[in-house]
Amino acid sequence: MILADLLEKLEYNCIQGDVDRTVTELVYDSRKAVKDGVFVCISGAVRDGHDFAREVVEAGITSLIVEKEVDVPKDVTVILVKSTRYALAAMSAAYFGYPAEKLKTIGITGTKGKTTTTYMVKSILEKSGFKTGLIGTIETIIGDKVIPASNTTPESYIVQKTFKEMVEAGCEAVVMEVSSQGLMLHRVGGFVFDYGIFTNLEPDHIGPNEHKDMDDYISCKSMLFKQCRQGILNIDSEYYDRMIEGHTCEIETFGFSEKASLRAENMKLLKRKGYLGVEYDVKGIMDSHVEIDIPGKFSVYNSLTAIAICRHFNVSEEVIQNALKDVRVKGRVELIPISEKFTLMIDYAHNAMSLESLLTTLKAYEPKRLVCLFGCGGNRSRLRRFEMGEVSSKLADLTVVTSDNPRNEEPQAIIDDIVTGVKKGPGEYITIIDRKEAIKYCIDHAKEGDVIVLAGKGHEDYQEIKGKKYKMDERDLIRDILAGV
Ligand SMILES: CC(=O)N[C@H]1[C@@H](OP(=O)(O)OP(=O)(O)OC[C@H]2O[C@@H](n3ccc(=O)[nH]c3=O)[C@H](O)[C@@H]2O)O[C@H](CO)[C@@H](O)[C@@H]1O[C@H](C)C(=O)N[C@@H](C)C(=O)N[C@H](CCC(=O)O)C(=O)O
Ligand SMILES: Nc1ncnc2c1ncn2[C@@H]1O[C@H](COP(=O)(O)OP(=O)(O)OP(=O)(O)O)[C@@H](O)[C@H]1O
Ligand SMILES: N[C@H](CCC[C@H](N)C(=O)O)C(=O)O
Ligand SMILES: [Mg+2]
Repeated sequence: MILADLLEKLEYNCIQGDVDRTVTELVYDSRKAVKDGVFVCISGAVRDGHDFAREVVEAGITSLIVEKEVDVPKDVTVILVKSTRYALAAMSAAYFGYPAEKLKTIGITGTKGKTTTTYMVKSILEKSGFKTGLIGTIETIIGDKVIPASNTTPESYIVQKTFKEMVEAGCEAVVMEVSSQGLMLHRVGGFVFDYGIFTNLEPDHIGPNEHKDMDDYISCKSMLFKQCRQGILNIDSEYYDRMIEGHTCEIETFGFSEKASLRAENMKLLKRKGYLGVEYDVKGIMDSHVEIDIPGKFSVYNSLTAIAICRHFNVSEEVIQNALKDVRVKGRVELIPISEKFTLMIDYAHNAMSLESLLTTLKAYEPKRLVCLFGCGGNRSRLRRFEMGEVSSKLADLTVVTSDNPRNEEPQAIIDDIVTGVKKGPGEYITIIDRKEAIKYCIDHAKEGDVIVLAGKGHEDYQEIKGKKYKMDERDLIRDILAGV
């Protein structure tokens, strides 16, 4: 392929060599340099791709995409662009033949609810005959192929490659989570989403490797509404106005507000043997009734979001109802039915916002005691620890503070941080550093009518300690505890 064709949608300045040369591959990692490939130099959080310019040229690279000048032999083509990350996105789209144009693309952003909503959308669309690919926190799904995820929103090259594979596998639509980092780092650059969705927003992901402040976080999320045709947004969010600032798409809204185009009304909590659920009426641009086996008000938001999206695919009311009734998402208020005496669930709440909505939701079901077990990840926001501790002891009767992924921090130091928050609230607490021991404590001491939630690890099947991931799935831990292992 000709370099000029890869650059066709980009503004650039060819500062050396020419663009009419043939390139074999598009590369952004020096370890994958190939003969006559084009290498995109990206300044990352840890390394700067420009530092590898000479090395990749020695390995056979003949074209470089840069943000700043590099010292390489004159026969190498050097293209200067404003953002090499954006260039990688635009060039990847071209490299894979603009696959987004052959799919209905749905991008979901927001602090919480993205993963859950993507599975609801996939379930509804597939039940009505649209083969739908999925990209998100847990995995990428392309037909029968399932690839575990390392980022919620992968690098642009991977996004475009995945889209192409989805087209080849016969997918007509793709539903994907769009993280704020994904937007900030142009991982979804180079194409326009058919549908851009906003679930909600709370302070999160602010720290050294993430966003510099709340303003940066908000403006990154709002980028989606300058990059989609139809925006579908939660009008109940206090950040709604900020989100649509400068938007270039059509706007539709959902929520409990009377102003919403699609509204939820008459919400009722359902408490039946074995599960907690919720039902509500859908009003506005659609009239329907929904019942789901996932608890709480946020499940109303997530399912309403899914309906707002799928409505555009002319899906029947019956399909929506059936699909939502069946949908289960791994590690998102996932019920583990081990006793009729008490309710045990695994959830992914790992910040104050999700923990607060989760515990508030569960409290509304009036359990005998609400027991909340959690830890916090090392090398992540320190404020989160204090806040989660405070929220848990405000809402749970008993907080069991334990370990999550300590990464490069000392587990006890993380627990100490959490305890400073826990002490602010009225609830009782206990600290047990080993997660399995902590879960065993909850099960052994469970009382009739308790709701016990194991928060933070959700779908994860590992524990990360000092750069290494050790196998640890809470479902296995529970099985071993019950078997006395
Ligand atoms: C801080 C951050 O966002 N890091 C992400 C980023 O890495 P980076 O580009 O900064 O990598 P780097 O190591 O500095 O390298 C820079 C460049 O030099 C190149 N390089 C590097 C080394 C070398 O020997 N040769 C070489 O050419 C690299 O290929 C790269 O092009 O780009 C990588 C590829 O896309 C990501 O995997 C990586 O995510 C890390 C794992 C991460 O933890 N990211 C978090 C903050 C994140 O993105 N989270 C969001 C939201 C999660 C949620 O849902 O809550 C997500 O979407 O996942
Ligand atoms: N709409 C919502 N509002 C608030 N909290 C929610 C909502 N939906 C789910 N949650 C809570 O947040 C947790 C994470 O939900 P989910 O994985 O769907 O969100 P996400 O946006 O993908 O999050 P992440 O960025 O962590 O991947 C759930 O386990 C639940 O406790
Ligand atoms: N995508 C999130 C997941 C965190 C989940 C929790 N188990 C933790 O390790 O803190 C992150 O990497 O910050
Ligand atoms: Mg997610």
